Amino acid sequence: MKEMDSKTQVADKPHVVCIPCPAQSHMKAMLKLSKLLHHEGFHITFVNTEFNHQRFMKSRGPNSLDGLSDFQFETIPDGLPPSDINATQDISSLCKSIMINLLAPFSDLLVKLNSPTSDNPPVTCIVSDGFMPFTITAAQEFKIPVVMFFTISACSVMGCLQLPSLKDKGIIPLKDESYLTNGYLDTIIDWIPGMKDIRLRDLPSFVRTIDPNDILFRYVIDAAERAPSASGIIVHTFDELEQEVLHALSTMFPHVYAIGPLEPQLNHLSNDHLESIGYGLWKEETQCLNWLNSKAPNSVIYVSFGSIVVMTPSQLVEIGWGLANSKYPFLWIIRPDLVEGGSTILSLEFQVEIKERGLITSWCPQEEVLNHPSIGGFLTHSGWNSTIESVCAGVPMLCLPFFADQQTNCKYTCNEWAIGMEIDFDVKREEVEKMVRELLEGDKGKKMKKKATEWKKLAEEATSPLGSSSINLKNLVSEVLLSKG
Ligand SMILES: O=c1ccn([C@@H]2O[C@H](COP(=O)(O)OP(=O)(O)O[C@H]3O[C@H](CO)[C@@H](O)[C@H](O)[C@H]3O)[C@@H](O)[C@H]2O)c(=O)[nH]1
Repeated sequence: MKEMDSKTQVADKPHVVCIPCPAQSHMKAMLKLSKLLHHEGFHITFVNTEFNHQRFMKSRGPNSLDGLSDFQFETIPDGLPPSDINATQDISSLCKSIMINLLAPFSDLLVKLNSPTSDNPPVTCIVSDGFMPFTITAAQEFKIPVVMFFTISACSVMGCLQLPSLKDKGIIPLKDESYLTNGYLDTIIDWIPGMKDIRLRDLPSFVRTIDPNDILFRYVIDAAERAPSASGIIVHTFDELEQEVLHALSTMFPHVYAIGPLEPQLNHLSNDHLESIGYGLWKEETQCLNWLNSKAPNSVIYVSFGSIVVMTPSQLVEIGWGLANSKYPFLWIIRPDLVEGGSTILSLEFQVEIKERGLITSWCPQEEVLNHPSIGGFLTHSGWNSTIESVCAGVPMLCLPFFADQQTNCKYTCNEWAIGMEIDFDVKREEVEKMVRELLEGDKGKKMKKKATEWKKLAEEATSPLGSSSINLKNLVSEVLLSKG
């Protein structure tokens, strides 16, 4: 009898299939949201590509997912030829394959999950990464709601959504290479809802293409054009941070939910048996936390460029010497695949110079690091997860954006939120040294720290049990994910 009761309970549970874009930061944000939805009473199926799942399991150990009956992992092939599981996949090839190859295995998976012989309840809704729009087709086929989760800022979502209009108006693609340097990128785009003082160069870097058939350009346009067919959109931000642009988005979509930052909301859940599910595709080195313990408060610069950026050897060397010459301690994440041609180009002279003062490691528990009292600033590529994690920790930033949404995040971090300073892409050691000093000891740095502390407080309020993001999450569940209409 007891067994039958529990079977009936399982069958009655709403079941959400969560599918991230197959990249580290997208997976991490989706895993966090999945844990919150699990806490809201959902049975979870989390869909990884086979490639990423292999990496995920390798970083955590083979038994790390044991005993999670109502939070299951499934995999689908990514359609690419086998490759080295220690390296990040080529983004263009991956996007091309997603466009062509993922709908079929994803639909097959939904059929399997809905089969009467499967142990899980029938699938009731999908939470899909905003950049996986084939899921909309699948949801229509299965007549269930699908919500697109954008793991980027609302200003970047808005920027991406404008790509089709910019194309229709003939503003992009650029006529030729000279448009990258002739001042054209400084053109003010003054008609984007909720965004002001925006130049073409501040929009996601996909606008910089000269090739209308560029894969990433087409990929983002496709996602932008299909997003309105979803049942709603979720953005990893909070109302107070991006009020105007969120308001503008809410006039374009019937359901928009700002539910971030996600980590503090998870911290409110006590005795969470899902804690064992980690987030990294690389193994985390934790000794750096001990090293940070030995440093004075607000004295260390944390340096990381996320999981995808690849830089030139010259950029690496200039950043390195800029940090070294600042004489401040620094913790620098150099992934094995961060630099074109490998990272062993940092000279012995450099290693000697930074001894005791600089620690280089390959992957760390970034959120713990950012919240460590010794961290005074973050030199970042302005990836969105890094940015919002820094906001949560009250840490001001030096921004060196590379591509995608990073230019837009940098613009907002520096100009709107007043917690960042931009470093020129053609990075020079003198500039890095000067900026580090300004951040840690200058007047501008002090103002930025004060502002960062204010944003941190607002992020805490948004994620408190009655804060805007917590309420938006509940509304997402009741208005869309559990909606029968
Ligand atoms: O040593 C490290 C370094 C990073 N991280 C984590 O890795 C994530 C990095 O994410 P993000 O800052 O968003 O950078 P990318 O990995 O580069 O993310 C890609 O995807 C993001 C959207 O999800 C975009 O905003 C970025 O521009 C795009 O490059 C963050 O959660 C970090 O906490 C670690 O845990 N340990």
